[in-house]
Amino acid sequence: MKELVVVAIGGNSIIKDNNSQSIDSQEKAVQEVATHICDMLEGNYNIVLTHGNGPQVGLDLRRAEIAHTVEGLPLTPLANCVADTQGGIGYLIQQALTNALVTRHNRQAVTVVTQVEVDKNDPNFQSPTKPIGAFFSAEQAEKLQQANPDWHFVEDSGRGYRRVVASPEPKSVVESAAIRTLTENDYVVIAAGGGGIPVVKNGHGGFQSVDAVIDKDLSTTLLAKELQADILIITTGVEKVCIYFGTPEQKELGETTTTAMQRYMREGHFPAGSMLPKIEASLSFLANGGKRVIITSPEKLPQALRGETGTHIIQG
Ligand SMILES: NC(=O)OP(=O)(O)O
Repeated sequence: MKELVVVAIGGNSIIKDNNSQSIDSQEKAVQEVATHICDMLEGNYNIVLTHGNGPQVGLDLRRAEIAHTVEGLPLTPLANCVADTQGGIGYLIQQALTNALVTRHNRQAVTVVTQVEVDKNDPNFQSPTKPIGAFFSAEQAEKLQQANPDWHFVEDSGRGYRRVVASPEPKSVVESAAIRTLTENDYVVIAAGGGGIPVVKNGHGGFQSVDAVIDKDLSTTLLAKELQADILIITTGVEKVCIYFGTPEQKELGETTTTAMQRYMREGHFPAGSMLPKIEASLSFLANGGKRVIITSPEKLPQALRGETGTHIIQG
C-alpha cells in the first residue's frame, strides 16, 4: 500500500517578489515544483499538493478593485478571488505535473476546487493578520492607506509593507472524501489551494462564502488529518528548522521528536507568524495519528522525502 504524503507549497515559491508576478514567470516556477513532485513519485507514494496564494490573491483583488474604480466593472469578492487563484494556480501546476507525469509515471494530476469551513464568529474576522499581494515601501503604504481607510497594512519580514486581510481558523474541508478517492485511484491531487475558499454554514444544510484568506499551512494540516495521511511536508524558505537562529549557537535540526520540539517552543526558538505556526501545525498532525512531518525548502523536497535532508519530526 502506498503511503499518502501531503505537501504544502507557499504562494511565494511561485511569485517570489514584485518582479515575478507575470504568468510566464509563475509558469517557470511551477515547472520547477512539478519536477520535484515527479522525483518524489519515484518512491511508493500517493501525493496531495496544496499551495498558498498570498501574492496571487492580492494581485487578483487589486486588479478587480482597479477595474471597478476605473471602468465601473463589478467588484470581485475576496472569497471569489481565492476561488480564482485555486483555478489559475491549480491549472498551472496541473498542466506542468501531468506533462511531466505522463512521460515518467503514467499518472495524471487533477485540481479540486476546495471549500474550507470556518466559524462565522471566529474572532480573527475582527483583526486582519494575513498578508496578501505585493510589497510596498512605507511611503506607498501610507498613500494607499489614506486613499483606502478600511485597508490594513503590516511590515512583512523586513521586505516591505503588505495589505492584510482576515484569516479565520479552518474547521473542516468540504471535499476531503472526494480528494481521498482520487488519491486512492492514483491521481496526484492539487487541493485546498490558497488555504481553501472560506465558507460558513448557510442555515439550509449548505454553505456560502465569506471574505477572508485562510492560512494554507493550517488548512493543509487539517486536510492531512482528515485524509489520515502518513507524512506531512511543509515547505518554507530554509532547508532545515534552526534553534538559536541568527546567533553564533545557531543549530540546524535533522531528525527530532515532538517532545524536543515542544521544549524548543517553550524556550522561544520559533518566531510567531513564521516558524511557530508551522511547528504547531506539525505537532497537531502528529498528535492526530500522522507518522512524520518534514519541514524543508521546495527545491529539497525529493531529497528530504528520501531522508537525506530537512527537519524530520516524529512522535516521541
Ligand atoms: N493562503 C496562504 O497562506 O498563502 P501563502 O502561503 O502564499 O501566504
